[in-house]
Amino acid sequence: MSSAQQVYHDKGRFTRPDSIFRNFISKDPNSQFPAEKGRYALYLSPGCPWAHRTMIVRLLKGLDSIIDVYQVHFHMGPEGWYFSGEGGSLTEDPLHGFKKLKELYLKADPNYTGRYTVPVLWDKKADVLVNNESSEIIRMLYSEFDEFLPEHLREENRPGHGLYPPQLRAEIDEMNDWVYNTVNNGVYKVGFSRSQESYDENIRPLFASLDRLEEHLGHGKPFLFGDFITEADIRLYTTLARFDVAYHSVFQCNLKLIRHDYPRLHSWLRRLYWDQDEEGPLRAAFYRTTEPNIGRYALGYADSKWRIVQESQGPLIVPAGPLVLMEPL
Ligand SMILES: N[C@@H](CCC(=O)N[C@@H](CS)C(=O)NCC(=O)O)C(=O)O
Repeated sequence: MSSAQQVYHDKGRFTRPDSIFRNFISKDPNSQFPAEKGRYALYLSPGCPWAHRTMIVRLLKGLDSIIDVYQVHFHMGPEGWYFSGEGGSLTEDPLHGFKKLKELYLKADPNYTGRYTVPVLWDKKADVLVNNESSEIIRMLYSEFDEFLPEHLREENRPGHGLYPPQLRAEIDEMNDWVYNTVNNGVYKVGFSRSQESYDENIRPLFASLDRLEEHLGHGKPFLFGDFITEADIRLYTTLARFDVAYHSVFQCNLKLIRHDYPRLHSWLRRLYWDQDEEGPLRAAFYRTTEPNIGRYALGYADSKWRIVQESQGPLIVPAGPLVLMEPL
């Protein structure tokens, strides 16, 4: 964490500042950031749930050979994200030789004073930072690169009309809003609390929203909005995949477990995770981006909680359980 103080406001409540770089890649060849094969790269850590969204969409859409991925070390160091050469991380930034993500942000804007977050979407040709907000990056990935993809992977040809179908947009946006505030970011508000008051205030809305999602899946369909996957599934997935293995223990989000208390969410989660059919509609995107990393989630969160809440004081203890990381279907 660049500065722990930066993310706290009164009475120990954690706040997530808005992302700063908000440009868009466009399929319009005359735009400032036109979609092009091989032009853009994602800097990310697979431990980060926001970055994980972009990893899933990249594979789900078949953009593996169109968008590069530059992986940093799984968890942050004293100066934030860095390249370590370990556990899948590159040894350095392949474009500039940087060792720290901070250097990339300062290259993009020498006056930048915000947080050095992943994911980062970088334009290799113009050598600039395009966008560092995952919710916007995933939309660019699934909507602007279709001309480089085979027919069946294009949004208009996907069954259900894509990850953000026009007829469902209002409902998806509405769900994204409360899921972001109380679930995706809700777990952080609980886990990064620096006061009992902040913890108490945030834990119940988190579980109220999980209860609401469980009810929502009472429609009996495989995905949140019916028979076909949408971006709402992807956005919820990266939080729920970390829930029992990290948020429950490390972030003390412990009123309930997904595996014991939410049968519909649990089967929804396992169906996404265990789909290993690379030729199928999910292209095994969830499995391929989660399975290699799920055993490290608790470590990543224990480490960041130790840095941010405990300001690197005292011992760092990583909880061991649960024995089974993701139960079989
Ligand atoms: N709103 C951003 C949030 C990204 C974010 O906060 N990423 C965390 C890792 S999970 C990070 O890089 N934190 C670094 C820091 O705060 O110094 C997004 O969705 O892309």
